[in-house]
Amino acid sequence: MPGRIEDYALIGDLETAALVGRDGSIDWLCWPRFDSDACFAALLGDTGRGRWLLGARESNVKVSRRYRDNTLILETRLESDTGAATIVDFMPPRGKASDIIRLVIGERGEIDLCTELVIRFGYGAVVPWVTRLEKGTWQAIAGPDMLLLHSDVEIKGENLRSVSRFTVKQGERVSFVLTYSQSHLPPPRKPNVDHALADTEHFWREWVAKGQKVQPWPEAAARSLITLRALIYSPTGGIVAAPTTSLPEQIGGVRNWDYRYCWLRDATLTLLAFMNAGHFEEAEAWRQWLLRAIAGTPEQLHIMYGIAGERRLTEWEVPWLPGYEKSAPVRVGNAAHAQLQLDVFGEIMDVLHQARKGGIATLETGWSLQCQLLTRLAEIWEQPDHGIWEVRGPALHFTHSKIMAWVAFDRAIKDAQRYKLDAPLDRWCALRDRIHRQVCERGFDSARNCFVQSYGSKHLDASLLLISQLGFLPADDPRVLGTVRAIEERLLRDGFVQRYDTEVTDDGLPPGEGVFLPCSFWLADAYAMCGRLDDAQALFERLLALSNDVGLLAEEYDPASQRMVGNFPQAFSHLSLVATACNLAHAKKPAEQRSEAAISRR
Ligand SMILES: OC[C@H]1O[C@H](O[C@H]2O[C@H](CO)[C@@H](O)[C@H](O)[C@H]2O)[C@H](O)[C@@H](O)[C@@H]1O
Repeated sequence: MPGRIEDYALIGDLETAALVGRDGSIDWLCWPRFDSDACFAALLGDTGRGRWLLGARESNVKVSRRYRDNTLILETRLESDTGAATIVDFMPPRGKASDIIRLVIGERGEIDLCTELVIRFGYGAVVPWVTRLEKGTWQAIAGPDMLLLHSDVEIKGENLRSVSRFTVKQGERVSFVLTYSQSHLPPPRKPNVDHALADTEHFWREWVAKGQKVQPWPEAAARSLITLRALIYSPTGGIVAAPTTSLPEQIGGVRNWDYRYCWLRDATLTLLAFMNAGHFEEAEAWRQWLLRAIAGTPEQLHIMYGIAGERRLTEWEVPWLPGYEKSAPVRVGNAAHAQLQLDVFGEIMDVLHQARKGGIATLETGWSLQCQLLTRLAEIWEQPDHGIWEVRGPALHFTHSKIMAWVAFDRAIKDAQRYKLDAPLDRWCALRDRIHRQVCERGFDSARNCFVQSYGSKHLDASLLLISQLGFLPADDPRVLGTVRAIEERLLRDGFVQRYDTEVTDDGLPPGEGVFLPCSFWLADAYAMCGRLDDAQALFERLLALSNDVGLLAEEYDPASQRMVGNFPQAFSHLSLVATACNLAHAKKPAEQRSEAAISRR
């Protein structure tokens, strides 16, 4: 049985990542890439679907965890009546090989431990052929994949699992190294554990030191930035929305999606989060990724891509995996990739606008592609779409989508004017005004004094919290204030924000999901923008308190069961945390950057 979602911590090597439970079991790992088949899939089934346990043999052991300061090196401390030990788990940033290193350090007395390695390639389906190469080295092969285990303790095979029971005494160190390689290549050499640990620590500390501290929440912001950095696939600069698939948005439900891909939507916030924290290399890598991914004819623009820009992300269900706490189906691929979501045009224009403003792009870079995208948008912006939430119900005229169409023209007009770029400015300005008028007429309910989810609808949608942040209307406009009030009245659950009411919005799925953490950060931003700084700070701190013991957030939270739900850790949540922290810190204020309006303060 897997742990609660919040029981997991993340380790990664900048090309993939693993989830380590409080009990010391690595229950999720796709190797060698984020989007490869999982070889540990116990998270979505049981231990027989692949995992690597390294933990205490006794049950009355006190467990505490932390990351080594400013690193992605996890330390799990075990304390029993007889002794104490720390397990240090990490993946060195990818060089030639990809390794998971687990080092046990005996600290006091002695403590009984065990390890159980169950390798199941192909999302838990394929049992490998395991052979002993030499003392302490085991090789597991199936098809194209090979794993090598180097162990300081004697391992034996038991029921298709590699197991060991051992005792660690004060001052002793026991290490395990698991390495991935393609099976046709000679087995890679075992890394030196101490050197790898020192290099990994140095890598992360140096990376963090390059950025700026986000006061007054430097630890929470740094942990979010490290997590975001760990979700970037280094060879291409693409960032996955999360390293997991199918962690449910409702326990036992069907809202289970594969997030191991790159969404254009998340682009603006990614770029802003890194730029605001002083990490320009990642922002530049992301911008380059974006331009490569979307290159081609604008008719073929996708809303999401694979980590190297792949377009075929066909969704299928994994029948042999029962799902996290029986939340089926488990999905691989994501059918949302084929949807029309008009907002991505606005996200692209905004991200390139911010990149120019931030000085990480030459003025002309990508401009002709942008012009072609706007020509396409001018043709289709009046079509219904599936919106920011990628609903699987009928396409609608989502108000947020139309606002983002306005953003697309607005940012391009500003760039053309500011940098003297060639553009049909009269046509774009007329269209920008027309979209604005249409949204204010058809997306606004004057009887209730609020914007609504889609044209003519009575429903609300948390994406409307972005109206002033996007610069569409000022934060003190009565229509914006009315919308914030209406969302407070109708979309709050225990003080956190739902994306929309799944009972009334036809999103093609049975109702029920957690509160959506990025939207809750947006409410804090909206409070800050309209001068309610105390409310903003209080909400932000309540959100921070939802983070698990090592500072990680899922996409959603279920206030009733007080559990995290949805994929984990989720980039959107961590991006939003950094953005709101910057807003509240009165630093560079991403909300202000996007809207180009001052955050008013009382
Ligand atoms: O719940 C419906 C949709 O949920 C997923 O999309 C969500 O995650 C994306 C990545 O962070 C985000 O960009 C999007 O706005 C969210 O709604 C899922 O990937 C979709 O397939 C699904 O329809």
